[in-house]
Amino acid sequence: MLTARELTKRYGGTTAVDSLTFDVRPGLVTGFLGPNGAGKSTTLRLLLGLDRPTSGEALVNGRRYVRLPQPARQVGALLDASAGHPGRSARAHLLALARGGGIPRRRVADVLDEVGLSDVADRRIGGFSLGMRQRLGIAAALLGDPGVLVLDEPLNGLDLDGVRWVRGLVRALADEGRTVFVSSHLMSEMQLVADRLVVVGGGRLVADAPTAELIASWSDPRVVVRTPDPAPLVEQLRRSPRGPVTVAPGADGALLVRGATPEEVGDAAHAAGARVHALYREEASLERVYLDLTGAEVRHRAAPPRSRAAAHGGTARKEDR
Ligand SMILES: Nc1ncnc2c1ncn2[C@@H]1O[C@H](COP(=O)(O)OP(=O)(O)OP(=O)(O)O)[C@@H](O)[C@H]1O
Repeated sequence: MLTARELTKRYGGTTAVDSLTFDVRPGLVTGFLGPNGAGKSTTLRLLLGLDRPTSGEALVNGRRYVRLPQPARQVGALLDASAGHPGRSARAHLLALARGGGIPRRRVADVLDEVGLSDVADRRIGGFSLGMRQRLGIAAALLGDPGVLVLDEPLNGLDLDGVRWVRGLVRALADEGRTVFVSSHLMSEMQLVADRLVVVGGGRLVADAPTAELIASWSDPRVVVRTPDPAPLVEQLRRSPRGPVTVAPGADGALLVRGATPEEVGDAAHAAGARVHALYREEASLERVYLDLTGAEVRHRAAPPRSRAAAHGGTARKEDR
């Protein structure tokens, strides 16, 4: 179990984590989502005792990390896949960690096997690909056979096989009754693997709910329609007797219609004499919910492509338009 209670961390004038309260429960995969700079890494560092909160509490199994007896056996973490001396072999790296954490040596062979690195265990880490380093980092997290796992972006650098492997691994760990807290930027992956989601933006809690519930409650179904005759269709839709229908411009000239079914949009197009080149209901996705939830909270928003080009004194490139 992981617990944040009114957790706050300030660095000078920056509030990285702002009064966060949430629980991460055993037996579930909990995803930790937020845009760049939202405070995810800081929160994980506070939970793992790598930094001290300005105020509030960060607890593992009800205690501050520094107060945990045999912490390596209670919580395992993947924070930085580049950790580990490049001149050391994977096996030597894990043996050193086992020695430092009071963990039996035999666990090293077990975890090397579990992450699929047994064949390269005696090679230097310096020659490892990013994906192999991620696997080694996960092996290190599993070394103490802990009941709590904190994995910061475990999918980074993994190929499709690796992604599927992590998916299966986190599921299995949660099914064994462990607490699994996984941060990722890959919404589609989180949608597949996380039972619950904790979403942060600007250091604050934005949502804490079961994944399916979050997607259902925040999804505002819309119909996408492509037509070379938008004006008569929009006019017809606005006259809908069923209630308010709103139409907004979407990507590539499509129209996004809220408040009408695809059938109703099709009928309106027919009545208006507008040609239809595409018509479908947009599926609810975590990515859309996430953008809606955190849209106002993005700290490092990139300028839209056109204004970025203008800011650099250039004209927008064709692909920017
Ligand atoms: N040691 C530090 N000193 C000063 N500011 C910091 C420090 N660590 C983090 N911050 C600031 O706190 C805020 C939150 O950063 P944090 O790294 O926790 O976000 P994040 O959600 O993990 O982002 P990312 O997804 O980019 O890793 C940012 O504005 C960051 O610049």
